[in-house]
Amino acid sequence: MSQIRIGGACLNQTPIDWNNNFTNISQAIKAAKEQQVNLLCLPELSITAYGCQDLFLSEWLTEEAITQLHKIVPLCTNISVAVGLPIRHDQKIYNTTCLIENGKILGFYAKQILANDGIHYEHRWFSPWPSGEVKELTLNNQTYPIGDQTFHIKGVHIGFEICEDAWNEIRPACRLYDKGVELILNPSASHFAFGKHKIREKLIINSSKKFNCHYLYVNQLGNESGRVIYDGDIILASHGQLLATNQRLSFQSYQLLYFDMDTTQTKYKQTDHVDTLDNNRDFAQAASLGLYDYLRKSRAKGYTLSLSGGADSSSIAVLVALLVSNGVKELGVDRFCKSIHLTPDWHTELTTEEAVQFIVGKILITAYQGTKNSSDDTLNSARSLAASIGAQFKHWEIDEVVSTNHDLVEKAIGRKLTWEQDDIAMQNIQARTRSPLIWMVANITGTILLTTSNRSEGDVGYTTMDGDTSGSLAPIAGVDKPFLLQWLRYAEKELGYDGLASVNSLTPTAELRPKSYTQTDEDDLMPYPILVEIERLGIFQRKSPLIVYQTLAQKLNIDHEVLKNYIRKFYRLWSINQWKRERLAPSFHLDDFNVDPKTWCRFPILSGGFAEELKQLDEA
Ligand SMILES: Nc1ncnc2c1ncn2[C@@H]1O[C@H](COP(=O)(O)OP(=O)(O)OC[C@H]2O[C@@H]([n+]3cccc(C(=O)O)c3)[C@H](O)[C@@H]2O)[C@@H](O)[C@H]1O
Ligand SMILES: Nc1ncnc2c1ncn2[C@@H]1O[C@H](COP(=O)(O)OP(=O)(O)OP(=O)(O)O)[C@@H](O)[C@H]1O
Ligand SMILES: NC(=O)CC[C@H](N)C(=O)O
Repeated sequence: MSQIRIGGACLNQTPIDWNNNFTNISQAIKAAKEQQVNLLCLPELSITAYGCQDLFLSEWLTEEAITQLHKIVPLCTNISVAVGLPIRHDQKIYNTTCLIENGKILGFYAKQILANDGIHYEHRWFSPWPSGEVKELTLNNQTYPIGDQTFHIKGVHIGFEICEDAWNEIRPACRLYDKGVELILNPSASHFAFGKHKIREKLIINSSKKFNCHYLYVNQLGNESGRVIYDGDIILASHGQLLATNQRLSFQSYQLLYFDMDTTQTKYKQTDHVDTLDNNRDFAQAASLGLYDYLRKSRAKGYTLSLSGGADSSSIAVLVALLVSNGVKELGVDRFCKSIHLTPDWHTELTTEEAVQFIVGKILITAYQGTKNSSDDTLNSARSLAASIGAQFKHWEIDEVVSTNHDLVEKAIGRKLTWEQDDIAMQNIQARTRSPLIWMVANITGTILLTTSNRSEGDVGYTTMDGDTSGSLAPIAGVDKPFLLQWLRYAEKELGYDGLASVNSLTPTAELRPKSYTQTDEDDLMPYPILVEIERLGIFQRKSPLIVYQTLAQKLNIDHEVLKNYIRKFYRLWSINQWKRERLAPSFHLDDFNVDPKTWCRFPILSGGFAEELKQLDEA
């Protein structure tokens, strides 16, 4: 009978922030030792961080990773630790985890199945390790086994899978089962996407059943390198039973979970920590954590936001407020302020709620930039939301600047601009006039300008380039407009953001045409729910326009000619606006797909625009 206390620690790492990464690793090891953990598993590529991208190809990076490993080894007295790092061997780079036991390296397991779908591009940097092979790796004149091997720790037979290894039918665990492995460790870097934590949980439970073992899974945590957010889940299952999980999407820099495992035991008390499926809750947590990490890792002083009082910019204001309230809830006021490099300089005693509002006021600057086409409704909505969360609120009118721009161009082209002839240009100049002003505020205050594009706008380019696209981070560009609209109602009712009441009563509108034209987004485009249906089939599921039409004609109660026109419009706008998607600010990956060409969705900038494919709709 072998008893062993096993632990997992998720870590919030940053590419080549050696100090931060080493500190998190050493604190996790220290905490595990204090809890008498015998074997600790850390996430995939914890030493360098997972998202180093082409840095993995630099020789100096893999050398520095080894230097860091040698700093970690002596910390591992009276404990065994599995820590991830890239290893250069025979002119190839492998994604490995190193097993250290009581201050000595036992060997390296190398990932066999590389992640190469969706947002993952591991084949660009790593080679897959051939199954069944073990070779020798020489480091500082010492040789160690590297490859497809198992180990014994305190009498327990253990093996590894690294993240994607586990996501395939034919996988390393099949051979670990044949070898009689009792515990499989899985160091991972598995990105957040709506609902994915339940898929992971099921995968781990099923793996422990199928391979008749204990299975410990440990994910990276937080917004590691800009776009991707990791859940930081630690999941332990045994013989088909879920034994332990932690709180996902934590604001802590590491989290430890441990468990006493007995290899002779196949039945334990099941955990009562049940992680449910709730996209609204997860959006609030993941996006606010994404913004928190972005803020502290970029060392910016805060965020600036052009706040229209409409849905998109308001949802971002609330996410920044959530960054503060979630952070303070988990870390306390002092630790939270320190982590974002802010000195809490208030002099009177504040309640936690007051402190949250105070901090929001320090890090969020909003501005309403009205024109004669703006309404009192949106101004009031913006002002009351800002006041309710404690954000700074500035207000100015831009008509004079817009009209100076008009005068100059009218003189140059020798005629008056009119709405009949110059509609789009006259809309865009308003959006563009707001841009230099709000950028100026961001420059003056040392803050990051947030841009408010959502995914539905990204699909069809419904946005003015260098106008409302201005900014350096797009927190909601990964989610669609209908999701945002219902999330705002959730945030008002369930999260208590009462200041959203008037935002939630407005119909989405760009307010760029004169009021007599009564502009709405959906009149300009199509109903958002239909846009989302076309997007899901055509972009996410990669169906042809004809299949999109046939599927939706069956599913939706809508005139078929109207539907055809929406589909034609979607594909036309999708195709001509790829260049815009190439230029949108970096965005968070939140849904199971996104339209950011740097992560999930690559599409040619110049194309035939589906002309032939759309002709098939004429006969359908
Ligand atoms: N293939 C290509 N490669 C590179 N560039 C290309 C291009 N095709 C056009 N272009 C360029 O793109 C320009 C047109 O793009 P751009 O100037 O952005 O303007 P555009 O896409 O024509 O119009 C902006 C649209 O967004 C809507 N909007 C704007 C602002 C806010 C909101 C809101 O919801 O609040 C909505 C507005 O109602 C309008 O329908 C062309 O003048 C041309 O220079
Ligand atoms: N009057 C305004 N004051 C400040 N910013 C504005 C104003 N009008 C538009 N903007 C900026 O332009 C962005 C794009 O406008 P858009 O209409 O797409 O978004 P929204 O107003 O936030 O939401 P909705 O589309 O639901 O009205 C806004 O999010 C905001 O950043
Ligand atoms: N790092 C990885 O191997 C990630 C790939 C895996 N399919 C996931 O998304 O979780």
